[in-house]
Amino acid sequence: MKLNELLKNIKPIGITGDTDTEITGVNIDSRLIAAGQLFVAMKGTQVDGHQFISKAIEQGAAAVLCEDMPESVAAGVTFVQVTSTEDAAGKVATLFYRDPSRKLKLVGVTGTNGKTTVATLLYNMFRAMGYKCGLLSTVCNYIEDEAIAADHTTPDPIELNQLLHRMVEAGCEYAFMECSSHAIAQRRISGLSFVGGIFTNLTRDHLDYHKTFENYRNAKKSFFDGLPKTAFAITNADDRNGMIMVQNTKATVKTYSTRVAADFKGKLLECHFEGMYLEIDGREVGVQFIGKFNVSNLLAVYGAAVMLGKRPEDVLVVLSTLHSVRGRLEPIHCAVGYTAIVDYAHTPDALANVLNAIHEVLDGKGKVITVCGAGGNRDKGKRPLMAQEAVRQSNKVIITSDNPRFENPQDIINDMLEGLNSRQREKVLSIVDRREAIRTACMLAHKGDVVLIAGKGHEDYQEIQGVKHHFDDREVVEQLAVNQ
Ligand SMILES: CC(=O)N[C@H]1[C@@H](OP(=O)(O)OP(=O)(O)OC[C@H]2O[C@@H](n3ccc(=O)[nH]c3=O)[C@H](O)[C@@H]2O)O[C@H](CO)[C@@H](O)[C@@H]1O[C@H](C)C(=O)N[C@@H](C)C(=O)N[C@H](CCC(=O)O)C(=O)O
Ligand SMILES: Nc1ncnc2c1ncn2[C@@H]1O[C@H](COP(=O)(O)OP(=O)(O)OP(=O)(O)O)[C@@H](O)[C@H]1O
Ligand SMILES: N[C@H](CCC[C@H](N)C(=O)O)C(=O)O
Ligand SMILES: [Mg+2]
Repeated sequence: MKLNELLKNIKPIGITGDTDTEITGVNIDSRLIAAGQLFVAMKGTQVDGHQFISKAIEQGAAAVLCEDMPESVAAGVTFVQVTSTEDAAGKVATLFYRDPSRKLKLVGVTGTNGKTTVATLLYNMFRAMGYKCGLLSTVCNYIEDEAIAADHTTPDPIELNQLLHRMVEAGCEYAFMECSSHAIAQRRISGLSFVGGIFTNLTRDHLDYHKTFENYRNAKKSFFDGLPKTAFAITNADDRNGMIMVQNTKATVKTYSTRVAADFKGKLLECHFEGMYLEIDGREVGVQFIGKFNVSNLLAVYGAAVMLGKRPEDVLVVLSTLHSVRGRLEPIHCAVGYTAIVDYAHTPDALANVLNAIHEVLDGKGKVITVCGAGGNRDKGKRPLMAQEAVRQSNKVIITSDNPRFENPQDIINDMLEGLNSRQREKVLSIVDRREAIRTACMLAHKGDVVLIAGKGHEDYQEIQGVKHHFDDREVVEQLAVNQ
């Protein structure tokens, strides 16, 4: 594709060189540049991509998109200057991959918790209805049946458009994706065309990156601000930020709620370990999920399917066949008679909700032993709050390591313990080694008890000092269950 075609949706403030040049690819990482490609220099959180311009040219870049023009420009290479390469990257990638999002019905899901659950259930639902679909999520990306490993919740703009393009090639009609706050703030989704957006909820997370809760909220809100008039925006009327999210959107706003009048209304009628019985818009339906928060997730899925033109009664039939997403409230029944639950709760709110869900079902008939930690190089402020939530609703808590990344695991544990007074600490053991922590929790459990293993859900690794070591909570429990 010619460079001038790629520049159609951006406004360059300076150009040197020939824009008739043929471009063979677009990349934001100099290390991946191949001959004839366009290198987009981005100012990142670690380094300034502008310092790799000469490296990209050495590797064969035919053109460079940048914010600061270098003092001397290389001969034969075209330089295009814009005010924000972060914004331009998505728009250029969109054009390079022939605007794939416009050829799909793309729905984005944002919020602190529940994105993976809602996006995955929509993908499963539409596939069950016979449509070809794609999914971009934290756990894994899918183009129909083909699984493509995900290392981000929302991929970078190049990979993102490439994946959407592959979905178009595979004949997909629908695509469902998670839009993380990082991705929205970094404009990874710039240039995409959505037919709908869904808001789940907003509680504390990622303040290491966004600094204030307002910035975090505004990042999420800007996704809805950017939706077109033709799209729908489905929001959670039970969340205190639900209506704020959609106050400036041009899209058609619809609400869902378990408590107040809303466009999509749900009520929990009955719950047990196998599932719940719900009333949704006046119809009764049995679902294979537990937890009040999942009533909200299912309402978001139901509302989106209805807004995508499906008949409510058909949607409910499929909804009743769906089951839990990997690592989200996933139960493992152990021979001794206790139930281990692997869950991805890694925020104070998620922990509170998951423990609530467990108590709703246990109904006072067993003890709850919780194993949890907190990720390194992430929001430190959530650590003491997570410990408090775990202690509040558990009989015993084992605080351990999550992904320490580049931090000392014991320091993270100490940050969590800081949130507890001496009485609360009586309930707590701290064991740095996660395998040992899980083993201890299982040893303490008796028939009828629940062992909650929180924080890592589907993850099959533990990241220590930049190295991902194989570690899978589910696998550890299953091995113990056999040997106990
Ligand atoms: C803090 C953060 O979000 N960082 C993301 C950001 O990287 P960055 O701004 O730090 O980039 P940088 O390392 O400073 O480099 C700047 C530029 O120089 C380029 N570069 C760098 C080195 C080199 O040799 N050559 C070169 O060209 C880089 O490709 C980049 O374009 O942009 C990169 C490309 O999109 C992301 O891979 C990277 O994700 C990092 C690895 C990360 O851990 N992100 C997490 C926090 C994240 O994004 N999480 C959310 C989920 C959160 C949630 O659950 O809500 C996600 O969507 O996954
Ligand atoms: N609607 C909800 N409200 C509160 N907590 C929820 C909700 N849905 C899921 N959770 C909890 O949050 C955890 C993460 O859920 P999920 O993976 O669906 O969220 P996510 O938004 O995709 O997270 P991430 O930001 O890491 O991608 C679950 O394991 C569960 O503990
Ligand atoms: N998307 C989240 C996932 C956190 C999962 C938890 N296991 C951790 O490592 O903190 C993040 O990157 O903050
Ligand atoms: Mg997710």
